[in-house]
Amino acid sequence: MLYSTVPAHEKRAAFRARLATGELLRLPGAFNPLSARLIERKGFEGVYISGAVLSADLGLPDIGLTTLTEVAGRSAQIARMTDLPALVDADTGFGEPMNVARTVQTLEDAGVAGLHIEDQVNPKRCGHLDGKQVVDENTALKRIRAAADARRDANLLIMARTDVRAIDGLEAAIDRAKALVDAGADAIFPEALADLSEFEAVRRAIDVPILANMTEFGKSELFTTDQLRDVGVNIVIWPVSLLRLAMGAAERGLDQLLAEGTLEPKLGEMQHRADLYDLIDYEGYNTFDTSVYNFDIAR
Ligand SMILES: C[C@](O)(C(=O)O)[C@H](CC(=O)O)C(=O)O
Ligand SMILES: [Mg+2]
Repeated sequence: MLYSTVPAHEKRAAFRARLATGELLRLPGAFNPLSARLIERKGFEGVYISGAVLSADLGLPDIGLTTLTEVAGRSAQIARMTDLPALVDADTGFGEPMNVARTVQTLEDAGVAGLHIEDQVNPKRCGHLDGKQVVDENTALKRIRAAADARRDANLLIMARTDVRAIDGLEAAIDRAKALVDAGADAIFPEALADLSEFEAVRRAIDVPILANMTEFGKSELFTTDQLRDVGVNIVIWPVSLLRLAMGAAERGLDQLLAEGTLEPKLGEMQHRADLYDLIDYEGYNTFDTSVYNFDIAR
């Protein structure tokens, strides 16, 4: 009940230790704190906190409109609700290198286990859209150096995302990734790779963990976890997937309501009240007050 009792520094150490094994860690995007609990309950290794989801949730496009305060606030809400490590999307770091440093410390205070900073210009866009632009290498490296220097917990994972692949091709992206590692990146997020052979090539070129972004309706094919494991990927995210699923179901539900005036036929698709209460450990609150949970829920 209430919040996770695992301190953030322990989640970070555990995340590092698991990454060091070389296994593939699966991080679905938690679109709210409740979904983070479901991800944990199902047995995934971590949760991802997506910038695209945060902005969409606010009804905004993912073009760098959200502020550090908003991202940190949502990160804290999600991270404290799960024992799992959380990896958060810090977009371009919210400004100049000194802003990046403050971003890192603020997100560290929010309790995340890691964050990624990308090399796009501002205004940024989804990495799977056409027409992206990236900053020059020196600017990208300065962001990562500032990030690595700013953390107070050495286990906070600083991941560098490069969007160069879609602009200058795979070789340029690999060169950028190598330079980002030399600048202090603990892991690399090569955005919008075209196929598995490209993941293999990045894997061969660098020694740090690499992330695969299995976002739907984008530039990458949706590879299975087995395929990604086979080419040596260490972290896979499905950043927006749970939101897409939930919004798809919500839309169909509203259509049903309009058409028939009742949601009765949709009950089987809904999370049951009993399952919701189980997920939030409603009964556990009887520790404080035995009159809190003294009812039965019919299935
Ligand atoms: C991973 C990502 O940065 C995100 O914000 O979740 C997005 C996902 C998306 O828009 O599909 C991305 O740029 O790939
Ligand atoms: Mg993003």
